[in-house]
Amino acid sequence: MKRIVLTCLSILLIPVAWQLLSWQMAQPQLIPSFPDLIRALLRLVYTPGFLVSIGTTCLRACVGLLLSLAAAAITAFLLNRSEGIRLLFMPWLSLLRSVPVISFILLALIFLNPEMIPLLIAFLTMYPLLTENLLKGLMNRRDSWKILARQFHLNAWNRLFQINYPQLKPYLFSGLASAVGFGWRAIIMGEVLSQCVDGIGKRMKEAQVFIDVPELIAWTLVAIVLSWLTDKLISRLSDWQPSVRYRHSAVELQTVSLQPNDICLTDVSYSYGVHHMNIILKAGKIYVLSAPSGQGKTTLLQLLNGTLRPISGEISCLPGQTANLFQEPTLLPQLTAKENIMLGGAAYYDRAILEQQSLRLLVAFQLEKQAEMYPAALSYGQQQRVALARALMFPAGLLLLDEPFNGLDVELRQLVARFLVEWQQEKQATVVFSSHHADEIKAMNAEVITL
Ligand SMILES: Nc1ncnc2c1ncn2[C@@H]1O[C@H](COP(=O)(O)OP(=O)(O)OP(=O)(O)O)[C@@H](O)[C@H]1O
Repeated sequence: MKRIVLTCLSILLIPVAWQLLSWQMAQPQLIPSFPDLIRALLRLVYTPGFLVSIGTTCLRACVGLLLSLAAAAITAFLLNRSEGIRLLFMPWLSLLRSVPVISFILLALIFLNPEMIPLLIAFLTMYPLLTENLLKGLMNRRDSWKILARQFHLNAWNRLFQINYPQLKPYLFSGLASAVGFGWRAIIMGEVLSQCVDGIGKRMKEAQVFIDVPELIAWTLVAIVLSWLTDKLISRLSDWQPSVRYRHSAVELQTVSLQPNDICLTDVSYSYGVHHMNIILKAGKIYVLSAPSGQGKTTLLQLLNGTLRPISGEISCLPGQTANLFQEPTLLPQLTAKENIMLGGAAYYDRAILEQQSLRLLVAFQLEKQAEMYPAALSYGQQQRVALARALMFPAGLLLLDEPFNGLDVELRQLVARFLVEWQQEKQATVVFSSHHADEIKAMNAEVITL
């Protein structure tokens, strides 16, 4: 409330200050009174061609924005792929951003058709800003989200709109807001100087030539309102988040190899964590990796789920797909707890099955009240249980759980352990989990693998 009052007060002060200035200067031709300004604005609105002039400038802005956004997206993608190209191109981008807009306009006036100038200026102003922001967004994407998308076999739509878009969004919209702000002013400047056929800038120039100050200010007001509306539109667009796409009908799971086999690790080594390891994991049994911190439990689980490949030795009969609980919950912040769980099976089941299964897991893990809450509002232990439920949604014969009882109290640990045993017996899956606690190992009746 206080914010609205102060904003209104600040806006109201502008006409008051203008009116005081007008009285003080006493030159109505140069500094018209506020009522004269309003009259000029109304006259302008009813002038034939008013909307055409606005439409022309807006069209130039839209085309300029779309072209620079497309070019920026392609450039950022290429720069993100290759460090060599990035090092070569970055100085050019910095140069482009540092050149004053007026230099572009003056040069373009020599070489180009006046109609092209505002568009070119819009492009040159917006392109570097958008490219830099998109590149930052692409480079700051989290590897853990990429692994999550791969492990849960997310389709192209979900990868784009649940994994990549939410990470790029802050950079994209911050780039768009500044690019549109600068671009809008640059287009009008380009229209003023290039004397193109129509546009807000062209009308401003005419008003200036005839020393029609009220009309010049009225056009300026129009430009300000349009810029404000664009800001609002961008802020509305930034709230948009597409929902998860599930399958229309569930996949025939018989076609997916879910039957676990005995998995055999022979002299397996990785560059860190795992050295000359020999283990046999019998199908349909529960194993716990027990070792002090830093002894390679996570590394071994990553070798089993295919995130890492051994540098020597062999892992035979690894199943095509594994269900995974990562050491950190890695929930997607734009999805509720229930949607995060459903995402685990989105590649294989339709919405009805996912709803039903997720409900069972929410109840089993005492998360019913948190179903519609977003991860930011969940405690670590609740996030961990949501992540575990998400892993269980994925159809696989091998379940790999990295510290599934992290952040849970004794009672919850017992509850989760009991449910995992029940689940394992129902699915006849092989389970490998890492743990530091004897009570969980006992509750799961797991065979201990000491690293
Ligand atoms: N990306 C990496 N690069 C180099 N060394 C690594 C990397 N990740 C882990 N290590 C090293 O590998 C060893 C095993 O790490 P790992 O995370 O597998 O242990 P852990 O048993 O799961 O530990 P914790 O119980 O603390 O999770 C550690 O000494 C660690 O420093």
